[in-house]
Amino acid sequence: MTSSLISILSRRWTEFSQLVAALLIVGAFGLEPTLSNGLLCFGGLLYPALGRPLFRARPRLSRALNVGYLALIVPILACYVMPTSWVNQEQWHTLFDRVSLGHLTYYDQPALIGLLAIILLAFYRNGGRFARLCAPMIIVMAITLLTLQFYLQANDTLHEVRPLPLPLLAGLLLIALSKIDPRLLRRRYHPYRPTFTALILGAFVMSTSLVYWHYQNVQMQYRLNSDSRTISNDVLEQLDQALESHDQSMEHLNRIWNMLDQAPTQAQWQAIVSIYFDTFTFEKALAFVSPSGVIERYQSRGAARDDVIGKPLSAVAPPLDAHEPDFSPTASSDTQIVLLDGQVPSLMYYFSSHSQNGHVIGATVSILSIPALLDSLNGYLAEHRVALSVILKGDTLYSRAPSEKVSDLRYCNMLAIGDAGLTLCTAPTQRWLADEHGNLADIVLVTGLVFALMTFALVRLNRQINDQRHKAQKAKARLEQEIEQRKTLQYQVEWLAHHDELTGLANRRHFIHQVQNHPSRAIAVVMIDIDHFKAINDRLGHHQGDRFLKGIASALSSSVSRYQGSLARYGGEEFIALFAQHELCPGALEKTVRAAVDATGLIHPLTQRPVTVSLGVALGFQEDIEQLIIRADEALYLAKQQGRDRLVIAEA
Ligand SMILES: Nc1nc2c(ncn2[C@@H]2O[C@H](COP(=O)(O)OP(=O)(O)OP(=O)(O)O)[C@@H](O)[C@H]2O)c(=O)[nH]1
Repeated sequence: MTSSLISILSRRWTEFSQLVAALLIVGAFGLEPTLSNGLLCFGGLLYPALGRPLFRARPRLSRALNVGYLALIVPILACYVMPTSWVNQEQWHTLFDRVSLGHLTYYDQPALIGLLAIILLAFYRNGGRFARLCAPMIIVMAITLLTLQFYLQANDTLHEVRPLPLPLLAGLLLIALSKIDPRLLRRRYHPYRPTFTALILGAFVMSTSLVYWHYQNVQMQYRLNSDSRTISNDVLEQLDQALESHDQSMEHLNRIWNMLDQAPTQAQWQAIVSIYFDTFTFEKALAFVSPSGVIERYQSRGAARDDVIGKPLSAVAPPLDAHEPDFSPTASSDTQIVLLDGQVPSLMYYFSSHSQNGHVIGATVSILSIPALLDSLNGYLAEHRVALSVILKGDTLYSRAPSEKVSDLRYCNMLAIGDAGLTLCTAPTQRWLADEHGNLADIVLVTGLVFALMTFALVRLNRQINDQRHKAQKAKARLEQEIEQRKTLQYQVEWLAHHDELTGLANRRHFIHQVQNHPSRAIAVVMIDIDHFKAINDRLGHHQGDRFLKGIASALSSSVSRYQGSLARYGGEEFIALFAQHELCPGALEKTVRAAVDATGLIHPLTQRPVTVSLGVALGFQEDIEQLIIRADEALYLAKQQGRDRLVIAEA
């Protein structure tokens, strides 16, 4: 059983590692971005990165898991990035509460930046080359965010902003660095070049917009804090006003007894106090207490209560705090927090009444229900969607919350009641916060991201166009060079077709062509042959033979051109020259040739004297060229026979 589990795990290792990674990341981001969660994320991100190269992926299952991986991350990301005007944050909050993913509230938004990086990483994991290209973008973002992080930590005024987990950013940086294609760093690496610059610029714009978006959120946070505080102060002020006006009325009531100079009769009491119940809805009971502290008159809202007459006041409204000093009618005025009828937390005010000669005739007592008092703020609370609670020494006396979910942005004020103090706490609802939050930050973010994308696309396009132009220019230059090479080659081929390669003279074919196009019909053909050339070859070798051939060809060429003739290599060590008859004087030619050959300084190895040539001349007409060549050859043969180094003219 254990071994089969291990074998399944080892076979499906990559998929398993990705699944674990996805769960870790989602788990960590469902919770608050604390250090430990950051470490979890770090592990989650590193795990598949290490697992992949170590184990071979099963492509189909791997693809399915990758899709699942994205499907898990995208909703969380959406929860953060959706502008509040599109989706109310509270709804998201409820949704994620249901799947126990915890506290995703607007002030966790810096974590979005990390999530953006993760979404990039998910692309990076799922798309080979494209993903590798994302590595520089992730590096730029991670560095920017790390810098921002240090700025946040160094700047005390921003301490309310929740920091990003450092290990997460460090993890992103490490992974991106490990996956970056080293070829990207080469300046002249063409396939990546256009994308690389565009990526860097796009990442820069994106990071800038993220930083600005973050700044906007911080500003918004301050504004919301200050608005929430203002609401809290307003609530306190309204209560203060209500109590102040009630205070004045009570003093007024008290003055009546002072003027009457005696405690009120039952008739006077009933006639006057009913007015106060109508004016102050939170007034729950009024009493007149004798100087000895027992109730003489008592009227609660709705009915007179004779049963309490003659009892001490504490029987009706005992102090909430047992340590409070007892009610003393002789004190000019005081306030206490009591439990009316042992149930309703109430404020008790009393004012002592004096006769004309200054004797205390009793005290007027007014008991205000705290819940009823706070209910008078209902309109204001509903309008501002605020939850209100009243706390006395840690005990909540009253709380009122709207049906919407309340945020934990709480502000408290002290309401001084006699020696005691009530703490009034207000907290706006999440929906109110979301509505007040506004869309500026989101607009900045969305615009920034679109702008980053556009920058990326434009720069990439521009670089691509430039690269294409560059390539086209290079291709054109290459083409022109090729054409030039082909022309040279063609010229060489044509030249070789008509010339002898060794001596550079015209060949036999070209010679015939020259004869056919010669301007003069009467021509002379001269065959020239180096004497005993075979011996040169035999003694000195073919290479030296070639040197002799070239030297003599050059000497013959200059001699022939003196008589406006043209020279060709007829084959082997034999040359042939063509002249117009009227240009040629055989004797002079023989002398010129001999002098030129002598001048070459070539010494025959057999005779140890300068090399010599024999010449055979034939005179005739252009059209008989075949015959002329045969006759010149015969004349040459005769010259050889007669001892060489001479010129023989063929008979006509
Ligand atoms: N080095 C070299 N030798 C060549 C070339 N073409 C022909 N030969 C040699 O030229 C020699 C021609 O010799 P022959 O025509 O028999 O006679 P010869 O030695 O010149 O003597 P005569 O013509 O009777 O004076 C041969 O040995 C060929 O091999 C060449 O292009 N280079």
